[in-house]
Amino acid sequence: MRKGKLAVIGAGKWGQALHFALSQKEECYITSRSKRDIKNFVDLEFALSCEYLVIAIPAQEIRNWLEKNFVYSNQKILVASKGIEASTGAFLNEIYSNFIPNNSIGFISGPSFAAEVIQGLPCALVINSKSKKIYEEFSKFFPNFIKTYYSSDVVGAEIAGAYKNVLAIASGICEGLNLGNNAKASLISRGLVEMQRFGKYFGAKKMTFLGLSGAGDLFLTANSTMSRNYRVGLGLATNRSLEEILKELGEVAEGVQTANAIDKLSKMYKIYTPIAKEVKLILDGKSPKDSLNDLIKN
Ligand SMILES: NC(=O)C1=CN([C@@H]2O[C@H](COP(=O)(O)OP(=O)(O)OC[C@H]3O[C@@H](n4cnc5c(N)ncnc54)[C@H](OP(=O)(O)O)[C@@H]3O)[C@@H](O)[C@H]2O)C=CC1
Ligand SMILES: O=C(CO)COP(=O)(O)O
Repeated sequence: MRKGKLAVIGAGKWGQALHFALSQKEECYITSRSKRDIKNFVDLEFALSCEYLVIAIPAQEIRNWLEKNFVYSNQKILVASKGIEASTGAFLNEIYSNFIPNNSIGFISGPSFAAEVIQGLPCALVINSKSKKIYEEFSKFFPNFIKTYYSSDVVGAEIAGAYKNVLAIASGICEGLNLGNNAKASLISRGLVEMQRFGKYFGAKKMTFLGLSGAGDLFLTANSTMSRNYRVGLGLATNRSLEEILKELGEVAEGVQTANAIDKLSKMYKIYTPIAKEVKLILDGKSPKDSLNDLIKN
């Protein structure tokens, strides 16, 4: 029996911001592993009984979470995570397809710092789904301060959202090394070309990378200390250990694991991804200055 209509699963920064936004027009519930003092906080069983679910847990945790917790009862799902599974290189839509039919799931993408959404500041986002009905149903829940667009390019949006996190790390490194505005613009624009090349291999549409899900989210994240991934890059440039940076961050920086996933997939399918490769090497201990030299030389 359904206990409610709409619920967010995962009460991290993004889950809470989406819960705030979706509560403007509809009674929206939220759940997380640890109980939080948030209006309409419910237990997992209650949340899972809702017809519409927004899932905002880190990409690396999703498979395990679905295996342990998820029971499909015709819910419609909107995935809010941005990452690629590092252990397998699987895209999130592939993982979810083991649990939920394609025409019942959508993926939200675009430039959206949780800290701004939770203040009700305006933004434009994309709901990507093989089913336009999913877009129509979920977009009705979004408040007036969020404009929603539809796209059927699920894999393109997913790759763009995941890849930009790796490029945000690179951009943070660029800033931390004081390489200047020219270098950062070069890095971001070559990064956009690189993620589009990677996406093309998996059937993504070029236009997705030029719109909100690609350029929009990349320009946002690779230019601001509000981005956790960018801050990881800043820390790496000053030779701090990854462990220390992530401990201080205390929140997920998806680019760290996604760099491993992209490296795995690029090697497997021989895709030329020089920036992501250097980010992975820096995360593994290479000096950022050596990476810069190698990027310029090759
Ligand atoms: N923050 C932002 O601005 C945006 C984030 N995103 C994406 O949304 C996703 C979540 O990010 P965000 O909310 O910011 O991250 P946070 O680090 O703030 O929160 C992560 C959330 O995931 C939950 N969680 C962690 N591990 C597990 C697990 N094993 N099983 C179940 N739940 C788990 C945590 O639960 P618990 O409370 O129980 O510990 C917490 O609620 C990421 O993929 C991110 O890239 C997308 C757009 C914007
Ligand atoms: O995806 C985001 C904004 O669109 C958030 O980026 P960070 O995870 O780097 O903070």
